[in-house]
Amino acid sequence: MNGRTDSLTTPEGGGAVPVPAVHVAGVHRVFGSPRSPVQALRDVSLSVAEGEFVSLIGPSGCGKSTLMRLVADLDSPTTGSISVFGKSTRQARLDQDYGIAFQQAGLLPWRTVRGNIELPLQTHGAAPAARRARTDDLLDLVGLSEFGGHYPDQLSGGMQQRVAIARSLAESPKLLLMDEPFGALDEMTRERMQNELIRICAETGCAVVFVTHSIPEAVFLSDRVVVMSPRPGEIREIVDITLGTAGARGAGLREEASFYDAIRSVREALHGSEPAAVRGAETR
Ligand SMILES: Nc1ncnc2c1ncn2[C@@H]1O[C@H](COP(=O)(O)OP(=O)(O)OP(=O)(O)O)[C@@H](O)[C@H]1O
Repeated sequence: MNGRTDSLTTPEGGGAVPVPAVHVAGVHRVFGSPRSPVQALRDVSLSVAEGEFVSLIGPSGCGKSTLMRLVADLDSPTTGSISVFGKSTRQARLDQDYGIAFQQAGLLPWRTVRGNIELPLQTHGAAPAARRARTDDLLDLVGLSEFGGHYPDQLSGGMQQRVAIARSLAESPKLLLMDEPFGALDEMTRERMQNELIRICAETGCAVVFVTHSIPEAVFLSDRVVVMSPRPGEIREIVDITLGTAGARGAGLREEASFYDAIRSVREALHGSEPAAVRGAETR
Protein backbone atom coordinates (compact mmCIF):
# COMPACT_ATOMS: atom_id res chain seq x y z
CA MET A 1 0.00 0.00 0.00
CA ASN A 2 0.95 3.54 -0.55
CA GLY A 3 2.57 5.56 2.18
CA ARG A 4 2.33 8.79 0.18
CA THR A 5 0.77 11.84 1.79
CA ASP A 6 -2.66 12.40 0.33
CA SER A 7 -2.53 15.44 -1.87
CA LEU A 8 -5.53 16.90 -0.08
CA THR A 9 -3.95 16.62 3.35
CA THR A 10 -2.57 19.82 4.74
CA PRO A 11 1.22 19.45 4.76
CA GLU A 12 2.91 19.47 8.12
CA GLY A 13 3.62 23.01 9.21
CA GLY A 14 0.65 24.39 7.30
CA GLY A 15 0.94 26.20 3.97
CA ALA A 16 -1.14 25.96 0.85
CA VAL A 17 -3.02 22.75 0.22
CA PRO A 18 -1.89 21.34 -3.14
CA VAL A 19 -4.69 21.17 -5.68
CA PRO A 20 -4.81 17.73 -7.28
CA ALA A 21 -4.80 17.42 -11.05
CA VAL A 22 -7.87 15.18 -10.77
CA HIS A 23 -10.11 14.62 -7.77
CA VAL A 24 -12.89 12.03 -7.95
CA ALA A 25 -15.16 11.81 -4.89
CA GLY A 26 -17.75 9.10 -4.32
CA VAL A 27 -18.64 8.71 -7.99
CA HIS A 28 -21.36 6.34 -9.14
CA ARG A 29 -22.40 6.00 -12.78
CA VAL A 30 -25.54 4.07 -13.65
CA PHE A 31 -26.58 3.58 -17.28
CA GLY A 32 -29.83 2.22 -18.65
CA SER A 33 -33.38 2.63 -17.42
CA PRO A 34 -34.58 2.51 -13.80
CA ARG A 35 -36.10 -0.92 -14.59
CA SER A 36 -32.86 -2.38 -15.92
CA PRO A 37 -29.99 -0.28 -14.60
CA VAL A 38 -26.37 -1.00 -15.49
CA GLN A 39 -24.09 0.13 -12.69
CA ALA A 40 -20.79 0.90 -14.39
CA LEU A 41 -19.03 2.60 -11.45
CA ARG A 42 -19.68 2.25 -7.73
CA ASP A 43 -18.35 4.69 -5.15
CA VAL A 44 -15.08 5.54 -6.88
CA SER A 45 -12.81 8.00 -5.08
CA LEU A 46 -9.36 8.91 -6.34
CA SER A 47 -6.94 11.82 -6.29
CA VAL A 48 -4.20 12.25 -8.87
CA ALA A 49 -1.53 14.73 -7.80
CA GLU A 50 0.11 17.21 -10.14
CA GLY A 51 2.86 15.45 -12.04
CA GLU A 52 1.71 11.99 -10.98
CA PHE A 53 1.26 9.09 -13.43
CA VAL A 54 -1.71 6.90 -12.50
CA SER A 55 -2.87 3.90 -14.53
CA LEU A 56 -6.29 2.26 -14.39
CA ILE A 57 -6.34 -1.46 -14.98
CA GLY A 58 -9.11 -4.02 -14.68
CA PRO A 59 -11.23 -6.53 -16.57
CA SER A 60 -13.11 -5.55 -19.71
CA GLY A 61 -16.30 -3.67 -18.85
CA CYS A 62 -15.20 -2.60 -15.36
CA GLY A 63 -15.72 1.08 -16.11
CA LYS A 64 -12.25 2.39 -16.97
CA SER A 65 -13.38 4.26 -20.07
CA THR A 66 -16.50 5.45 -18.26
CA LEU A 67 -14.31 7.03 -15.59
CA MET A 68 -12.09 8.68 -18.20
CA ARG A 69 -15.13 10.05 -20.02
CA LEU A 70 -16.41 11.53 -16.78
CA VAL A 71 -13.09 13.27 -16.09
CA ALA A 72 -13.04 14.60 -19.68
CA ASP A 73 -16.60 15.97 -19.31
CA LEU A 74 -17.90 13.71 -22.06
CA ASP A 75 -20.41 12.29 -19.55
CA SER A 76 -21.66 13.16 -16.04
CA PRO A 77 -21.67 11.10 -12.83
CA THR A 78 -25.02 9.82 -11.57
CA THR A 79 -23.86 10.87 -8.10
CA GLY A 80 -20.55 12.12 -6.73
CA SER A 81 -18.25 14.84 -7.97
CA ILE A 82 -15.11 15.31 -10.07
CA SER A 83 -12.77 18.28 -10.29
CA VAL A 84 -9.77 18.95 -12.53
CA PHE A 85 -7.17 21.33 -11.12
CA GLY A 86 -9.85 22.42 -8.66
CA LYS A 87 -12.30 23.36 -11.43
CA SER A 88 -15.48 21.70 -12.62
CA THR A 89 -14.85 19.23 -15.44
CA ARG A 90 -16.80 21.53 -17.75
CA GLN A 91 -14.61 24.53 -16.96
CA ALA A 92 -11.43 22.46 -17.33
CA ARG A 93 -12.64 21.27 -20.75
CA LEU A 94 -13.46 24.83 -21.83
CA ASP A 95 -10.04 25.98 -20.61
CA GLN A 96 -8.44 23.02 -22.43
CA ASP A 97 -6.49 22.12 -19.32
CA TYR A 98 -5.67 18.66 -20.60
CA GLY A 99 -4.76 16.69 -23.70
CA ILE A 100 -6.77 13.62 -24.69
CA ALA A 101 -5.69 10.48 -26.54
CA PHE A 102 -8.43 7.88 -26.54
CA GLN A 103 -8.85 4.41 -28.08
CA GLN A 104 -10.33 5.81 -31.26
CA ALA A 105 -7.83 8.20 -32.76
CA GLY A 106 -10.61 10.73 -33.48
CA LEU A 107 -8.76 12.50 -36.28
CA LEU A 108 -10.42 14.88 -38.70
CA PRO A 109 -10.40 13.01 -42.02
CA TRP A 110 -10.32 16.18 -44.12
CA ARG A 111 -7.17 17.51 -42.48
CA THR A 112 -3.69 16.21 -43.10
CA VAL A 113 -1.60 14.65 -40.35
CA ARG A 114 0.09 18.02 -39.86
CA GLY A 115 -3.27 19.79 -39.87
CA ASN A 116 -4.61 17.45 -37.19
CA ILE A 117 -1.60 17.90 -34.91
CA GLU A 118 -1.67 21.67 -35.38
CA LEU A 119 -5.35 21.99 -34.59
CA PRO A 120 -5.13 22.77 -30.83
CA LEU A 121 -2.34 25.27 -31.51
CA GLN A 122 -4.37 26.92 -34.25
CA THR A 123 -7.45 27.09 -32.01
CA HIS A 124 -5.39 28.98 -29.45
CA GLY A 125 -3.93 31.37 -32.00
CA ALA A 126 -0.29 30.23 -32.07
CA ALA A 127 1.71 31.98 -34.81
CA PRO A 128 2.18 29.94 -38.01
CA ALA A 129 5.97 29.65 -37.61
CA ALA A 130 5.65 28.45 -34.00
CA ARG A 131 2.95 25.97 -35.05
CA ARG A 132 5.10 24.60 -37.80
CA ALA A 133 8.15 24.20 -35.55
CA ARG A 134 6.14 22.51 -32.80
CA THR A 135 4.45 20.18 -35.27
CA ASP A 136 7.81 19.24 -36.80
CA ASP A 137 9.04 18.26 -33.31
CA LEU A 138 5.91 16.24 -32.60
CA LEU A 139 6.01 14.45 -35.97
CA ASP A 140 9.58 13.51 -35.21
CA LEU A 141 8.66 12.36 -31.71
CA VAL A 142 6.04 9.91 -32.98
CA GLY A 143 8.14 8.82 -35.96
CA LEU A 144 5.89 10.28 -38.65
CA SER A 145 8.06 13.03 -40.12
CA GLU A 146 7.53 11.70 -43.63
CA PHE A 147 3.76 11.59 -43.30
CA GLY A 148 2.85 15.18 -42.41
CA GLY A 149 1.09 15.66 -45.76
CA HIS A 150 -0.86 12.40 -45.65
CA TYR A 151 -4.53 12.10 -44.71
CA PRO A 152 -5.71 9.82 -41.86
CA ASP A 153 -7.25 7.23 -44.21
CA GLN A 154 -3.82 6.80 -45.81
CA LEU A 155 -2.36 5.61 -42.49
CA SER A 156 -2.53 2.37 -40.54
CA GLY A 157 -4.49 2.27 -37.28
CA GLY A 158 -1.29 2.45 -35.26
CA MET A 159 -0.04 5.44 -37.23
CA GLN A 160 -3.37 7.22 -36.72
CA GLN A 161 -3.01 6.56 -33.01
CA ARG A 162 0.43 8.13 -33.02
CA VAL A 163 -1.00 11.23 -34.70
CA ALA A 164 -3.61 11.44 -31.93
CA ILE A 165 -0.89 11.17 -29.30
CA ALA A 166 1.14 13.92 -30.98
CA ARG A 167 -1.97 16.11 -31.04
CA SER A 168 -2.63 15.50 -27.34
CA LEU A 169 0.91 16.70 -26.57
CA ALA A 170 0.76 19.77 -28.83
CA GLU A 171 0.17 22.29 -26.07
CA SER A 172 2.37 20.60 -23.45
CA PRO A 173 -0.65 20.09 -21.18
CA LYS A 174 -0.34 19.72 -17.39
CA LEU A 175 -2.65 16.70 -17.61
CA LEU A 176 -2.98 13.93 -20.17
CA LEU A 177 -6.02 11.64 -20.29
CA MET A 178 -5.03 8.53 -22.24
CA ASP A 179 -7.41 5.60 -22.82
CA GLU A 180 -5.48 2.63 -24.25
CA PRO A 181 -3.48 4.94 -26.49
CA PHE A 182 -0.96 2.25 -27.42
CA GLY A 183 -3.43 -0.63 -27.82
CA ALA A 184 -3.23 -0.66 -31.63
CA LEU A 185 0.57 -0.46 -31.84
CA ASP A 186 2.98 -3.28 -32.54
CA GLU A 187 5.15 -4.30 -29.59
CA MET A 188 8.29 -2.48 -30.73
CA THR A 189 6.50 0.79 -31.43
CA ARG A 190 4.58 0.39 -28.21
CA GLU A 191 7.74 0.15 -26.12
CA ARG A 192 9.24 3.10 -27.96
CA MET A 193 6.13 5.18 -27.29
CA GLN A 194 6.21 4.16 -23.62
CA ASN A 195 9.83 5.31 -23.44
CA GLU A 196 8.90 8.57 -25.12
CA LEU A 197 5.90 9.15 -22.89
CA ILE A 198 7.91 8.68 -19.72
CA ARG A 199 10.57 11.03 -21.08
CA ILE A 200 7.92 13.64 -21.88
CA CYS A 201 6.46 13.28 -18.38
CA ALA A 202 9.89 13.77 -16.83
CA GLU A 203 10.50 16.85 -18.98
CA THR A 204 7.11 18.52 -18.66
CA GLY A 205 6.01 17.28 -15.22
CA CYS A 206 2.52 16.61 -16.57
CA ALA A 207 0.11 14.35 -14.70
CA VAL A 208 -1.29 11.38 -16.63
CA VAL A 209 -4.36 9.21 -16.15
CA PHE A 210 -3.78 6.18 -18.33
CA VAL A 211 -6.05 3.22 -19.13
CA THR A 212 -4.38 0.00 -20.20
CA HIS A 213 -4.94 -3.76 -20.27
CA SER A 214 -1.21 -4.40 -20.02
CA ILE A 215 0.25 -4.94 -16.54
CA PRO A 216 3.88 -4.42 -17.71
CA GLU A 217 2.88 -1.19 -19.45
CA ALA A 218 1.11 0.09 -16.32
CA VAL A 219 4.08 -0.84 -14.14
CA PHE A 220 6.67 0.68 -16.46
CA LEU A 221 4.87 4.02 -16.68
CA SER A 222 3.10 4.57 -13.38
CA ASP A 223 3.63 5.97 -9.92
CA ARG A 224 0.46 4.16 -8.88
CA VAL A 225 -1.67 1.48 -10.51
CA VAL A 226 -5.39 1.56 -9.69
CA VAL A 227 -6.78 -1.98 -9.88
CA MET A 228 -10.51 -2.12 -10.54
CA SER A 229 -12.95 -4.95 -9.87
CA PRO A 230 -15.34 -6.45 -12.44
CA ARG A 231 -18.57 -4.52 -12.99
CA PRO A 232 -19.82 -2.67 -11.09
CA GLY A 233 -16.40 -1.07 -11.24
CA GLU A 234 -14.93 -0.26 -7.86
CA ILE A 235 -11.37 0.44 -6.84
CA ARG A 236 -10.13 -2.86 -5.53
CA GLU A 237 -6.62 -1.81 -4.63
CA ILE A 238 -4.06 0.84 -5.43
CA VAL A 239 -0.55 -0.49 -5.94
CA ASP A 240 2.32 1.90 -5.36
CA ILE A 241 5.10 1.44 -7.93
CA THR A 242 8.43 2.31 -6.37
CA LEU A 243 10.72 2.09 -9.40
CA GLY A 244 12.01 5.65 -9.23
CA THR A 245 10.97 8.89 -10.85
CA ALA A 246 10.00 9.14 -14.52
CA GLY A 247 13.41 10.69 -15.21
CA ALA A 248 15.18 7.69 -13.69
CA ARG A 249 13.22 5.07 -15.65
CA GLY A 250 14.82 3.94 -18.87
CA ALA A 251 14.24 1.06 -21.28
CA GLY A 252 16.65 -1.05 -19.15
CA LEU A 253 14.12 -1.07 -16.32
CA ARG A 254 12.21 -3.79 -18.18
CA GLU A 255 15.07 -6.20 -17.47
CA GLU A 256 15.28 -5.55 -13.74
CA ALA A 257 14.07 -7.84 -10.96
CA SER A 258 12.24 -4.95 -9.25
CA PHE A 259 10.18 -4.51 -12.44
CA TYR A 260 9.06 -8.16 -12.31
CA ASP A 261 8.31 -7.86 -8.59
CA ALA A 262 6.03 -4.89 -9.28
CA ILE A 263 4.31 -6.80 -12.09
CA ARG A 264 3.65 -9.63 -9.65
CA SER A 265 2.13 -7.22 -7.11
CA VAL A 266 -0.29 -5.80 -9.68
CA ARG A 267 -1.14 -9.26 -10.99
CA GLU A 268 -1.95 -10.46 -7.48
CA ALA A 269 -4.13 -7.41 -6.88
CA LEU A 270 -5.94 -8.04 -10.16
CA HIS A 271 -6.42 -11.78 -9.91
CA GLY A 272 -5.91 -12.44 -6.21
CA SER A 273 -8.47 -13.34 -3.60
CA GLU A 274 -10.52 -10.78 -1.76
CA PRO A 275 -8.68 -7.48 -1.54
CA ALA A 276 -6.93 -6.50 1.63
CA ALA A 277 -7.96 -2.94 0.90
CA VAL A 278 -11.26 -1.42 1.88
CA ARG A 279 -13.51 -1.90 -1.11
CA GLY A 280 -14.72 1.14 -3.01
CA ALA A 281 -12.29 3.58 -1.46
CA GLU A 282 -8.88 4.80 -2.34
CA THR A 283 -6.47 3.05 -0.05
CA ARG A 284 -3.33 5.04 0.47
N1 LIG B 1 -23.39 4.85 -22.89
C1 LIG B 1 -23.60 3.69 -22.27
N2 LIG B 1 -24.84 3.18 -22.15
C2 LIG B 1 -25.05 2.01 -21.49
N3 LIG B 1 -24.08 1.26 -20.93
C3 LIG B 1 -22.83 1.73 -21.02
C4 LIG B 1 -22.51 2.95 -21.69
N4 LIG B 1 -21.17 3.15 -21.60
C5 LIG B 1 -20.68 2.11 -20.92
N5 LIG B 1 -21.68 1.26 -20.57
C6 LIG B 1 -21.52 0.03 -19.79
O1 LIG B 1 -20.73 0.34 -18.64
C7 LIG B 1 -19.83 -0.72 -18.37
C8 LIG B 1 -18.41 -0.17 -18.35
O2 LIG B 1 -18.00 0.15 -19.67
P1 LIG B 1 -16.56 0.77 -20.00
O3 LIG B 1 -16.49 0.98 -21.47
O4 LIG B 1 -16.34 1.92 -19.12
O5 LIG B 1 -15.60 -0.43 -19.56
P2 LIG B 1 -14.01 -0.60 -19.77
O6 LIG B 1 -13.47 -1.03 -18.45
O7 LIG B 1 -13.44 0.62 -20.36
O8 LIG B 1 -13.97 -1.81 -20.79
P3 LIG B 1 -12.84 -2.24 -21.86
O9 LIG B 1 -11.64 -2.62 -21.05
O10 LIG B 1 -13.46 -3.41 -22.55
O11 LIG B 1 -12.60 -1.07 -22.77
C9 LIG B 1 -20.06 -1.78 -19.42
O12 LIG B 1 -20.95 -2.75 -18.89
C10 LIG B 1 -20.73 -1.04 -20.54
O13 LIG B 1 -21.60 -1.87 -21.26
